[in-house]
Amino acid sequence: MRILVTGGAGFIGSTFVRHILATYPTDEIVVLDKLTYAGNLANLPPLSTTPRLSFIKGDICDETIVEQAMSDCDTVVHFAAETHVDRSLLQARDFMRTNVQGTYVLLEVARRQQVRHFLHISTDEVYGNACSPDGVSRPSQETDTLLPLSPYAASKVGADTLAFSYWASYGLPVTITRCSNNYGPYQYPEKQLPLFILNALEDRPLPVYGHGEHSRDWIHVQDHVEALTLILHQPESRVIGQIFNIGAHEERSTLQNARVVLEILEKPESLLSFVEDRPGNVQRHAVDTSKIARQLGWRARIPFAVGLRQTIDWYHAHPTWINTIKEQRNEFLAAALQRGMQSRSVDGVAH
Ligand SMILES: Cc1cn([C@H]2C[C@H](O)[C@@H](COP(=O)(O)OP(=O)(O)O[C@H]3O[C@H](C)C(=O)[C@H](O)[C@H]3O)O2)c(=O)[nH]c1=O
Repeated sequence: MRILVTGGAGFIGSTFVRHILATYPTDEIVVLDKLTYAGNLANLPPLSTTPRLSFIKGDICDETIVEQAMSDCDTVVHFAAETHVDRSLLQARDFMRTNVQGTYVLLEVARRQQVRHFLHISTDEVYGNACSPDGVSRPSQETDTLLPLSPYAASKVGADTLAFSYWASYGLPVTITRCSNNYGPYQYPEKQLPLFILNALEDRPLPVYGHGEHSRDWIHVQDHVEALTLILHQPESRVIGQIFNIGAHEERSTLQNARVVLEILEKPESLLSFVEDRPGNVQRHAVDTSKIARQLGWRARIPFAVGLRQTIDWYHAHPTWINTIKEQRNEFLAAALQRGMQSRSVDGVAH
């Protein structure tokens, strides 16, 4: 395969790239990434010594660059997106542009260039709160109504349904995956777990939104990319035009996570800091993964307790990566504050 990976310098995209390069010795990868604040070339193996990896810096909304990047690829794996819910509440425009318009450009070019497989990476945020049509709380199924509760989630519904429509209307060979909350090495410290880990390491408060009882299903990023790889290596008839939930059945509340991070790092509970909740914060995200288990035989294998310790060890062992990210974060924060954004919403930290 020659795979175009959009957003391949981000957290999940780069884990996917490293996994493919390590596991499939003949596959080649072209990464297309805009290198926004969350994209980082340090997440990828060195380009000079990795001949099967090439990199193009560019925007997925730019049709000319997308055409060039996709020109000799048979497969597209589309990760590129604005992903942070807090930011979407202040800057929804960026989310509509990259997530909706960018996905549209990719689908159009993929249709013209007749790619063999377009794997669209979506999210369980599209479902809103996990519940059945009669309102009873239960893990979301692929056929559930999509009820996004944030501009981020709405933009992903736009992208996800556009991708589906390109399969239905034009026969573009699309598969859509909706994964739960990822954690693991190389995650930008704006999302809950890496932010808690870095703040705890530096004896800074861990901001817990609202009552801290909101829960998510936590999946290690390695499990996620292994599920994606499995999908890519299936016969077409099993995966084209299909939507698959991906999750680990590791539901934990924010408060549980904050406490366990403090416990592992032997930090005091006094670092817990209850702050105002995020508007529209989803109470419970959880996905029913029986379809991918039944049809493809996949299930997550990394227990949360093991994955979290490994992730904390990784952040401990990578101060250089953390310092680079911090410099980028400070530059971004200064620019955002100049534009009038509130600081908590751009770096996740209550000031
Ligand atoms: C950053 C942060 C978050 N929170 C709370 C807010 C939520 O109730 C929960 C998780 O928040 P986070 O922003 O880490 O993730 P989600 O809003 O669940 O969304 C994430 O998982 C889905 C699948 C995606 O698709 C998103 O791209 C990804 O960002 O922790 C806090 O209490 N404190 C904090 O500092």
